[in-house]
Amino acid sequence: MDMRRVETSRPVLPNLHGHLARSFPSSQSLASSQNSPGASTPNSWAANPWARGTGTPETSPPSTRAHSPELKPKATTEDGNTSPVVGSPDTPQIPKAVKNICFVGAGFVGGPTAAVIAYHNPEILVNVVDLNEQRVAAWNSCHLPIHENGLLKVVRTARDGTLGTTVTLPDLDRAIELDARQPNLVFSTKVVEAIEEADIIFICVNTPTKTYGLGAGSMADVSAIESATRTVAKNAREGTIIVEKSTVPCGTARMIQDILRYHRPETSFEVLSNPEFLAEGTAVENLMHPDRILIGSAQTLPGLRAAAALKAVYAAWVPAARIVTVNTFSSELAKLVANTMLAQRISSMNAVSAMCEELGLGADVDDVSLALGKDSRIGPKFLQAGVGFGGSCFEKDILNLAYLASELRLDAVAEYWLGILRINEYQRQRYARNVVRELNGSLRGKKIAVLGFAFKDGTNDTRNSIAVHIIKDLAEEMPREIAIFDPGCARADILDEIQNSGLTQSQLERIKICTGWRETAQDSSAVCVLTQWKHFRGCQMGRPPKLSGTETKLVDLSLLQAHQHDSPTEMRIRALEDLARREQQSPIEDPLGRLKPLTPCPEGCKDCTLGIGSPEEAETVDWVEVAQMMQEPRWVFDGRNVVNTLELQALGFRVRGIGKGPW
Ligand SMILES: NC(=O)c1ccc[n+]([C@@H]2O[C@H](COP(=O)([O-])OP(=O)(O)OC[C@H]3O[C@@H](n4cnc5c(N)ncnc54)[C@H](O)[C@@H]3O)[C@@H](O)[C@H]2O)c1
Ligand SMILES: O=c1ccn([C@@H]2O[C@H](COP(=O)(O)OP(=O)(O)O[C@H]3O[C@H](CO)[C@@H](O)[C@H](O)[C@H]3O)[C@@H](O)[C@H]2O)c(=O)[nH]1
Repeated sequence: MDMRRVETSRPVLPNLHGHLARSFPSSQSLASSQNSPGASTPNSWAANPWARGTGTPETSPPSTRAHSPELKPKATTEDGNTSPVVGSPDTPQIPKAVKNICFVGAGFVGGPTAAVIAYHNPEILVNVVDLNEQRVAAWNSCHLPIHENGLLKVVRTARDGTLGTTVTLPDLDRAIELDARQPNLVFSTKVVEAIEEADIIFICVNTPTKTYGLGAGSMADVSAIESATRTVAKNAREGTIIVEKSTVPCGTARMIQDILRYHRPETSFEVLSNPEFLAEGTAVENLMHPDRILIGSAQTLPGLRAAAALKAVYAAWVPAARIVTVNTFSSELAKLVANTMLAQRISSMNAVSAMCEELGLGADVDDVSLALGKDSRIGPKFLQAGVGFGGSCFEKDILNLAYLASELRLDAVAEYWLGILRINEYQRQRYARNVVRELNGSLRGKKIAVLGFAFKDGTNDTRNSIAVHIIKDLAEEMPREIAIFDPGCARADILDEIQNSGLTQSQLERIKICTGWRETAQDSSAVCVLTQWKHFRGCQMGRPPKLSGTETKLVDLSLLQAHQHDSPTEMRIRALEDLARREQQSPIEDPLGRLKPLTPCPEGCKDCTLGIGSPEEAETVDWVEVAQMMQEPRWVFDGRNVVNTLELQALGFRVRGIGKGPW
């Protein structure tokens, strides 16, 4: 991101979002109505029913279906719109029977979310469609396009169906028959067909920051949402529920409604907001055990019915208390604010890390985090200082929120949010500067080893990785070589990010992507650890790090009542699997033997020959060996505080962590 642009060009552009402007007075109209009571000050926004959430968007036109309920009498709101009276005791909330779901967009969110919904709802057919043929082909193969712990098993169970089996375990009083499961998850490029058949359509397309034109560098590009919505509008059945799963600017549900109305003025659709909170690297775990499912709907009878129908889909595995229903725009806004506040915690700790380093008194940012995290009001998560936050979400969503604040002429609010990004950029630049400074102010003739390229551990996602920014800064110093290794990322993805980072040809020629840590560290003057992979902690550090999957899981005994049910749910089957693993003392993925064999890859499969294995199989760094292969004085710049400084110092390394004393 170009921070100068963020700092200098205040992106106050009235009426940028037509859908927003329709519901709010535009920034200009606000300014011009300074004298009209209750309309000019920020307080007047609080008085606006739209902003309060009571005047949620106009409902779809009443359905023409014979069985559709009558709308309740409407109240007139401040902006002249009519809104149904909500909260009446006879509000019908009968969920519509959902038999067919379509996901538009088979990306990091669409693919895993669809898979988990299909997994827990075997009676619902889930079609996942995407325009990208390669991606769809990967979802249909054994080389999924996304590496997430446990994802392949979930996909195989739903996509391929399972074998029937009889479970006999010593802890069970009798054998349990598990029926064969029919496939109910289909990945394809048949966008129109899948939309035509769906009761619920999740829109999961990308919403990056605009890179050109109006609002470039700060506004969200919703063109993929528009395009997907147009296809939905032209092809969906009447009554289909449209769900915004993508992270969107506040007000996008209204834009979707407008597009639907334009193409299908006589047809009724409800638009729900259902933002996704999964984090990459833990996507399956987050989807299986979400902190909350947020559903935003119009506070009207059809809106509430649509929300109830969606709730019923999640209720297959999520406890009701975790499903939160609010109005559409609160939901859209909450997603942006959640990411902004998570990032704010990281920037706060990164700011503290700079202070620890400059203080020179030995204050350690990890100690500070520990102390803060014990305060139950603060909590321990997202307090890990490092080289900054990366990834496709935080930066984009903070920009999105700040942009909205600027549009609303809330400059102080926008500045407040943008400060989080300034610290993030400052932190990564500070790191690169310190590496150069410690290497006597010049990288000429030196080799720099970079361990970690993914934006975080546990994922193969390289989008907006912090590593690419730091590598760019280091490359400007014209080192002999920058060697990069990441145990989870494909070479092509790393190369792609680097080639798009704006390096000159001469700088690009100095970059080498390696397949292991030995080749990376050989003859290097410094090792930069940029992703918190456990492999980089090293095998010297006491016990080798546990590989996930081998942990002895606590078996949920309440779920083990599976045998009392005629057709155990997947949650109960998972509890049986945990029990079987415990009894077999093995982390085997399919202890009950339910999975069907995978279809073998075609001869010469590119992914097989590339040998992309699971990161779990990658070798742990042996720092003793690294010490022998590096140039003196063997610098380790630990950007994620993952190595054991004292042990590495004992091996002869000079180690600098984040927020750990003077540089
Ligand atoms: N990545 C995450 O961890 C995460 C988490 C929560 C929310 N989100 C949000 O979810 C949304 C999707 O993110 P992602 O990471 O899955 O993006 P992605 O780029 O991985 O996937 C988006 C997919 O949509 C497809 N697509 C675009 N237009 C289409 C169309 N008209 N018809 C069919 N397919 C189309 C693309 O080909 C692509 O495969 C974004 O708004 C993002 O902010 C992402
Ligand atoms: O204490 C911490 C925690 C994270 N990070 C970094 O922050 C970035 C983002 O990490 P994380 O939030 O775990 O991953 P994401 O997949 O980006 O998930 C975020 O963005 C998603 C997309 O909107 C949301 O759904 C998730 O709830 C939200 O956590 C990564 O570079 C991490 O290394 C830190 O530096 N310190």
